[in-house]
Amino acid sequence: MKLSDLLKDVKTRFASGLAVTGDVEVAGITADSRKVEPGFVFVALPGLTVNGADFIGDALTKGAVAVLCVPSARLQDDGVVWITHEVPGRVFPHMVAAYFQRQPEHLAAVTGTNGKTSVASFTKQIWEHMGLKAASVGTLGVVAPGHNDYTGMTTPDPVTLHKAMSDLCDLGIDHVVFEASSHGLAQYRMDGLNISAAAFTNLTRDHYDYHGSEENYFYAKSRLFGEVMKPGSTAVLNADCPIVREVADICWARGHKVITVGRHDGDIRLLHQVSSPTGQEITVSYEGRLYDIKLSLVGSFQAMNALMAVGLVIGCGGDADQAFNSLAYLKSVEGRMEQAGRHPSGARIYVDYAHTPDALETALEALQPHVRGKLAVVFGCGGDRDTGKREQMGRIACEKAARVYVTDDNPRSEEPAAIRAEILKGCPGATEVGDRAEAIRLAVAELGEGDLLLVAGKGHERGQEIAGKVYEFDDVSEVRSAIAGLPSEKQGRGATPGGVRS
Ligand SMILES: CC(=O)N[C@H]1[C@@H](OP(=O)(O)OP(=O)(O)OC[C@H]2O[C@@H](n3ccc(=O)[nH]c3=O)[C@H](O)[C@@H]2O)O[C@H](CO)[C@@H](O)[C@@H]1O[C@H](C)C(=O)N[C@@H](C)C(=O)N[C@H](CCC(=O)O)C(=O)O
Ligand SMILES: Nc1ncnc2c1ncn2[C@@H]1O[C@H](COP(=O)(O)OP(=O)(O)OP(=O)(O)O)[C@@H](O)[C@H]1O
Ligand SMILES: N[C@H](CCC[C@H](N)C(=O)O)C(=O)O
Ligand SMILES: [Mg+2]
Repeated sequence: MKLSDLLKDVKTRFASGLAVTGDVEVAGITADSRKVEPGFVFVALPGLTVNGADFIGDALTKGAVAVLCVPSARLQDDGVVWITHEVPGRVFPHMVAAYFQRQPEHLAAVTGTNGKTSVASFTKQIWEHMGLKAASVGTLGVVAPGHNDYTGMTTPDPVTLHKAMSDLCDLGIDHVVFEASSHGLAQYRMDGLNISAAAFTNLTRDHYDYHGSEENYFYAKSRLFGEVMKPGSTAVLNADCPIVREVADICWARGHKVITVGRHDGDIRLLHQVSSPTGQEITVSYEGRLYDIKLSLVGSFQAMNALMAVGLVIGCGGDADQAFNSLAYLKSVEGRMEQAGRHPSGARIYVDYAHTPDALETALEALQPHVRGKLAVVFGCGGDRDTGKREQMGRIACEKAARVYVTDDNPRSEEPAAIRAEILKGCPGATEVGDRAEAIRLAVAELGEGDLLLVAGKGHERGQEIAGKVYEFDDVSEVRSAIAGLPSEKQGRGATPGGVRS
């Protein structure tokens, strides 16, 4: 493929500010000098740790034939083609898109602080129930029928994303939904995707360590609607979330069609909601029609996530009746309000991925209607992440739960006891147990009839990262072995047998 083929679209998009010194046959494209092979385009991006421009020499030694970089990083080397732009990170994804060429026809995206994985999974499930070939890309990996590729990122880098799109085309997939993380949007990872519908679930505190302020965090998220999605697409917005109204203005300016979803207002309106032990019944209105739906999903917030997913399906051209009727078949998402087991007393134990203040509050409030006795929670906070949320989460746990166990959740490079101490400032009366397995065992042992335990923060995760090492760890398996390890006099007919999650 010729470099000029990779630049056709780029040249129109970045008409001014882009300079290209020639043309050459190219064999690949990467922003990592360690992955350069002969014939590759190397893209030098500034980073938080190092500057990609410092690796241009290495890339040339390895056989790079073209380099995309800022003008000031260009070297005196006429043997390669230089592509210069003040923000190479914006140009990069469009070149990658042109290199891989193929994308499934219908692409949807979802952003927001919480609910992305859930909305993405529900959208994929609805499409599948409608008989379409669908995939999702996000925290759980690239998930398609017979294909599950865990990338370790919520929004992978452009090369991983577009290689995945090409592979999904080979599998005959024509509908894909992506999770758009704020990091991914700020780093332009999704800019080359032809997205035709995008949802904004909510905006609350997260990742201030990276974005620096609430404004920057919001700006990163709103890029999806203001810059990434092509004009005239469909936006699905949460009418109950005040900040999302600002997104509506951006959508208006871009000529997007807007579908709002809400409890008090909205095109898709949640009129009525009653919880049951294993799910909820909801009544929804849309375009003058009413839908009564039985959802097998625990947690009132999951109804909103399911309706946002319907919005995305409609936004991608799907039939509304079929989409609403598919909701009754939705299955819960791994590690999101997942029932991990039951104590012999009958007390239910849930594993959930709540790792932000709002998510913890939402999850505990959502479980409250299912509690006849006491609500207990086991949780911690990740190391090398926003420190400001720790005390807040402690406060929320104490306010919303009767028994609180503060433990570790991926302390990473930080001192685990120091993280726990910050959480405990918000809930001085909590029980502190550093070892997460031990904390779960204690919380399970202390359950009584009518109680309910939430093990929050790790959801689907299978590891505990401590000081640079990842140890195998799975909340669901730990809950099950805690139940199996209860003294025999407690083992009754209600207990779920121990076992590892598949
Ligand atoms: C904070 C963050 O987002 N960091 C991302 C960023 O890293 P960085 O800025 O530190 O990059 P860097 O190491 O300074 O390197 C700069 C450039 O030099 C290049 N380089 C570097 C070394 C070398 O020898 N040669 C070379 O060419 C690198 O490839 C890169 O292009 O750019 C890297 C390359 O794309 C990413 O891998 C990296 O994600 C790291 C692994 C990460 O942990 N990111 C997390 C925080 C993240 O993105 N999470 C979100 C989800 C968050 C949520 O839950 O909401 C996600 O989408 O997964
Ligand atoms: N609509 C919602 N409103 C508030 N909290 C929610 C909502 N949906 C999910 N949550 C909470 O957030 C947690 C994470 O949900 P989910 O994995 O769907 O979000 P996410 O945005 O993908 O998170 P991440 O950014 O970590 O990938 C859930 O386990 C639940 O506790
Ligand atoms: N994508 C999020 C996940 C956090 C999950 C939690 N278990 C933690 O480690 O803090 C992050 O990397 O910040
Ligand atoms: Mg996610």
